[in-house]
Amino acid sequence: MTTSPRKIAFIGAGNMTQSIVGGMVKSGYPSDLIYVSNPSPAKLEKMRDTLHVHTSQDNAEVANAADVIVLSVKPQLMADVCAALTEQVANLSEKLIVTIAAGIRIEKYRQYLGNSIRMIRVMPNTPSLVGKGMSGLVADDRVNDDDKAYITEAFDGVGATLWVANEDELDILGAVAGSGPAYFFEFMASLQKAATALGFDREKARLMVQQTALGAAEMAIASELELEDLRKQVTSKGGSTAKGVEVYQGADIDDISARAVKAAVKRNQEMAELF
Ligand SMILES: NC(=O)C1=CN([C@@H]2O[C@H](COP(=O)(O)OP(=O)(O)OC[C@H]3O[C@@H](n4cnc5c(N)ncnc54)[C@H](O)[C@@H]3O)[C@@H](O)[C@H]2O)C=CC1
Ligand SMILES: O=C(O)[C@@H]1CCC=N1
Repeated sequence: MTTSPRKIAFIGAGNMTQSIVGGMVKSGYPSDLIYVSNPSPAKLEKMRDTLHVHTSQDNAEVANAADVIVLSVKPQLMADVCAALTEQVANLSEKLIVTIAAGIRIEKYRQYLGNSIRMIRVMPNTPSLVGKGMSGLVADDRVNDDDKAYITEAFDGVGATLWVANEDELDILGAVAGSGPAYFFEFMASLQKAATALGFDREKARLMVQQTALGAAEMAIASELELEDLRKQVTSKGGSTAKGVEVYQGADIDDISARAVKAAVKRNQEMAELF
């Protein structure tokens, strides 16, 4: 790391924490500076054994040990988790508080954790596990440049980062990139089903689909062409791709994506109200 390493505690050892911490350790973040808590022991044991991070079933223990606290529980549990931390953690206002929860606004965390906290909201996604994450970030005005550089570097270690202008934008980024892996998996599974329906076994169908998805994503990254032009390169006039693409366009794939993203944004806004 070029920024000074810090002790970082993850509260909640679920899917997203496992992806981030797995990716951080792979990218060289010192595992003895990482702390993880969770109520039940099974996930902690797995993380301790495979990643050699510190673990505890006591949130306050890891939060007290660290300089940075990453709140990684479900939004509906956030108020209770924060209330307990407020009682049990000394000097919360001296620690950098990071949250990866969808929806909940910084203003709400001030009610939960006290008005003197400094906070960064990160919206990551699960491909962080394999170093291909996409994380959106937004900070309150108390966060200093060192904090921003440190968190940017930590999340750059597990993929790409994008600072956004405000929390409304973070809701949108979450609906595209945070939720996005689910959309891609849904689409990939549907292609796999299409191939199996025509006689391929699931394993071979999966190989075709995942390798094609990887190739398309890598081409998109490597190329300066618009995505639409990359699509055209595959679509020979009078050929087979044109027939397949016609089916997607006939079902108005743009409208489907627009509706999916709007529905996810709306839920982020609802969660901001609810939790
Ligand atoms: N899964 C994803 O792709 C993404 C999730 N997020 C956010 O990350 C957060 C966590 O989501 P997931 O990891 O998917 O959920 P999860 O359900 O897999 O993990 C949550 C973990 O918190 C633990 N937990 C429950 N009560 C707790 C408590 N009182 N103290 C400490 N830990 C407690 C649970 O045992 C579980 O291991 C959510 O707020 C979600 O909005 C953000 C971006 C992507
Ligand atoms: O589904 C959710 O609410 C979280 C946020 C983005 C991905 N998972």
